[in-house]
Amino acid sequence: MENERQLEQNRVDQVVKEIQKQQKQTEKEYKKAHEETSSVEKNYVQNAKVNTTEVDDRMETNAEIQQQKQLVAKNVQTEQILKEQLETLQDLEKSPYFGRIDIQDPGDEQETLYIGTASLNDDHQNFLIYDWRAPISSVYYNGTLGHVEYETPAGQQQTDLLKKRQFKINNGQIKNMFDTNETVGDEILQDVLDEHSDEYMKNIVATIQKEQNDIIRDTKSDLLLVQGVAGSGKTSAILQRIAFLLYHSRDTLNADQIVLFSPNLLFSRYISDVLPSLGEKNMRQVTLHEFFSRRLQGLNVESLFEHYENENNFSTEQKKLNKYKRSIKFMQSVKNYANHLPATDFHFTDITLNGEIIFSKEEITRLYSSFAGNMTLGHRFNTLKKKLLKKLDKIVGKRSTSKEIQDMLEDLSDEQYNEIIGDKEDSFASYDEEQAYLGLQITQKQYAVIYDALYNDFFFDGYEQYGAFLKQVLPGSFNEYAQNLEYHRIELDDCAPLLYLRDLLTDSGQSHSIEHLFIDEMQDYTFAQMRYLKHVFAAAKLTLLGDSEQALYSESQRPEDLLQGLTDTVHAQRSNLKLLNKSYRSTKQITNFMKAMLPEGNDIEAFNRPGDRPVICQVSDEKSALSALYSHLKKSAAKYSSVALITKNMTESQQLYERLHHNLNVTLLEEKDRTLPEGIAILPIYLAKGLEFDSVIVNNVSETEYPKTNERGILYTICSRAMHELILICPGKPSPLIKELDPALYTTEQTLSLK
Ligand SMILES: Nc1ncnc2c1ncn2[C@@H]1O[C@H](COP(=O)(O)OP(=O)(O)OP(=O)(O)O)[C@@H](O)[C@H]1O
Repeated sequence: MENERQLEQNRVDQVVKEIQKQQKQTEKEYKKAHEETSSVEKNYVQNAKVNTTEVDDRMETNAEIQQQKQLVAKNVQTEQILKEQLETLQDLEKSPYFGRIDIQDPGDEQETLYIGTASLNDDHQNFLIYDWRAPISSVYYNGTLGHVEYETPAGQQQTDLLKKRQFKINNGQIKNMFDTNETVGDEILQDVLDEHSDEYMKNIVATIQKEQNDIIRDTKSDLLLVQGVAGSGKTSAILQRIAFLLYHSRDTLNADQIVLFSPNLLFSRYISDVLPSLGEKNMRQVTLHEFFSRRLQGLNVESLFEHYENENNFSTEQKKLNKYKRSIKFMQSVKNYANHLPATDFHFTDITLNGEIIFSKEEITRLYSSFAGNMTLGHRFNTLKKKLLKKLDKIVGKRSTSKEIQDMLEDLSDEQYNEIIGDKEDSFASYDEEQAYLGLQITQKQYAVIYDALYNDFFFDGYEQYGAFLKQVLPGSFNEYAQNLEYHRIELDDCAPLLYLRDLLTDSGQSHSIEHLFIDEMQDYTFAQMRYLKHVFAAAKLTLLGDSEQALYSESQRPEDLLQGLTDTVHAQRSNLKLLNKSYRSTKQITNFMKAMLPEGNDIEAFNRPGDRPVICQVSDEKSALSALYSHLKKSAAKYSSVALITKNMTESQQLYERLHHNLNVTLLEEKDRTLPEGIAILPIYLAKGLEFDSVIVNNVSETEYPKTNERGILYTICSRAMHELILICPGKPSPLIKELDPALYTTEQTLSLK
């Protein structure tokens, strides 16, 4: 193997040389493109300054400016492509590839292929490196030695896999290399997982596992549901899947056509480096709260966490009503209501300008009622809108010739005149024509808010309409809704049905250009919300990832039932369920501890990375709990770069921050925060969703904090954020969730030496 290693190092050296050669070449081209852009830009600025008094000159100059503008845009694009190429080459120079496969196609000679994060050809079009997303590369991730099949655009191909070799190459030097028959051998994975957590998530292309690869390369399903245990690589799989899809359909798909719903803003930033590290642009990202807030402007949308806290105070009856609002049945009743709503029951509203009614709701209702009943809802509403706009044009036209406007025209200053006339000064045949034009411009400006109101459907009151719907279908929840509305608030469970109703009646709100919709932490979404998202992104294929055990705010569900429910909810034709049972994030000891908390935890498989057992620090009261917390935080912060004190809710986080921040460098994280601090972070679990930390400290696992076993999901999720160290403080009697664990799974610390 030593000899082999030398041979491989020689090849790495050769490839690096080729990379450096191409780097030099690309740098030259980049510099040239940059100079060209600068010179065209200079030209453009000069042309834009040319004297434009003569009409002919002006037209010519305009055409020239347009041409120059296009030229600048083209050059900027070329420059950008070259810059990206340079960045890719810089990355490849450090680590050109991570895998090698030797294959033999039937009837062909044996071939050796190397696989890396991007492809590289030499001058003779020989592939020195294959992109990890190329069809042949799937053999590396999927196949054990022997006969293998793989998908290509031309259909299924077969080959014989003779050898599979893994490399770890840093700065052009092979650090580790070995042959394996497994998907990707454990040794290199172990190395990667031993590393400390970082501000940003890393790509995993060198160590993708077979079951993850199946998720990444699925191009057939229109609903792909992934149920994976904590730390099994769901988020990683999403991101590599996006990179794969962008490569696979690069002629038809771009990053703007992909939307990812993420659990919180911290998470959005945490994952933001993965796609750029693979040479791709980031997809669009949004949280459900942001998404609803944008569509319900002016209202305070309840967050998932507030919802959970508020619901604790609800009566059983209210809880029952809310449960119904989350169901697909409720969304069906929204649709039914919309489809059968008589024209006279539409909640139109007066459109006024400075107190004067321009269109009264009665007039709008009359107009709407006059259309044929067999028109679709959308067609009917759009016809109404067009008619109102036409009527408005008439009103504006008439008013533009009124005495009031004529008087205004007479009083125009030169400055006002120039502003209104713009570049149209010489385009009128007569003075009267010019005056008519000016009058119309002034009147249109006065009525701009009305045009705006019509374009934005403000003549229809979706909030009142939803209230009327509730009164009819779920009267028990009307008062609560109306009261909230008075205070400009809306409950989370009302958002999806309200928007669905508004969209159906007004034929708006849909985004047909989105091709792929990804939802992470899907266990926190209701069926009603899923239905609405499918309505909005009607053309999108869905990839939903979650772990029902991490459902903080609802009961867990069997994956098969969930798939069936979702398939019906979004009317999927080709749905697919993938399960991930192996957990990579935490040490074996931490994974074994947290899996023991779950009744069905035995299915979880820990990756074999050894570490210390979790520590339960048993103290007698709150005061000693604080001292223990302080002492542990201090020790952990000295050892690890990322330490998190994770609480059940924000109030606890705030209280602990108040008590600790005088003596320790701690940062309290809030909903609006986007960056993780260095050192110790204090945050509630709903903000820690999807994140990971070297060390996690839980402030209170006593029976007062977790009295019931139905809070299993919360404690499990908190513990599963830990990569290397987990410490749980327990003032007084432990929670039943801890008591039922086998003591061999943790170390108990009774007292602490406090310094
Ligand atoms: N194949 C892999 N190679 C290297 N690291 C991996 C692999 N799969 C997962 N990981 C690592 O395991 C950790 C957990 O991955 P990830 O966050 O994607 O899991 P998850 O299933 O989304 O977790 P959770 O649901 O608990 O938030 C990350 O640090 C990730 O880099």
